[in-house]
Amino acid sequence: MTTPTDLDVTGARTADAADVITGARERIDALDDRIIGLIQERMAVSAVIQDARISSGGRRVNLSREMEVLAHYREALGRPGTALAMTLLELCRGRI
Ligand SMILES: C=C(O[C@@H]1C=C(C(=O)O)C=C[C@H]1O)C(=O)O
Repeated sequence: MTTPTDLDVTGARTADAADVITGARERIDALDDRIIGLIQERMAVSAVIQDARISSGGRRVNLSREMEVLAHYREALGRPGTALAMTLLELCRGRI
């Protein structure tokens, strides 16, 4: 049931809107948990690649591959996709 508190926390002006927002926010929280899990999985896989390359005498970072990753996100998501990919790369290989 919707209470005045639900209206406050959602910013809605009606009980119906507050119900929609509360339900949709639960879905967003669940999606964010999955996204965070996928990012952690990506970090682990990226670390395997970096460790293998470094153990073989190579460098941690491979810029030509990073350009491919940036283009992939930009093509899928537009300009903000590039910023997102840069953040993901930083999470996966640290700052350069
Ligand atoms: C994972 C790699 O190593 C580094 C990390 C990358 C990534 O997390 O996507 C991409 C390029 C490299 O700088 C790779 O070369 O594929």
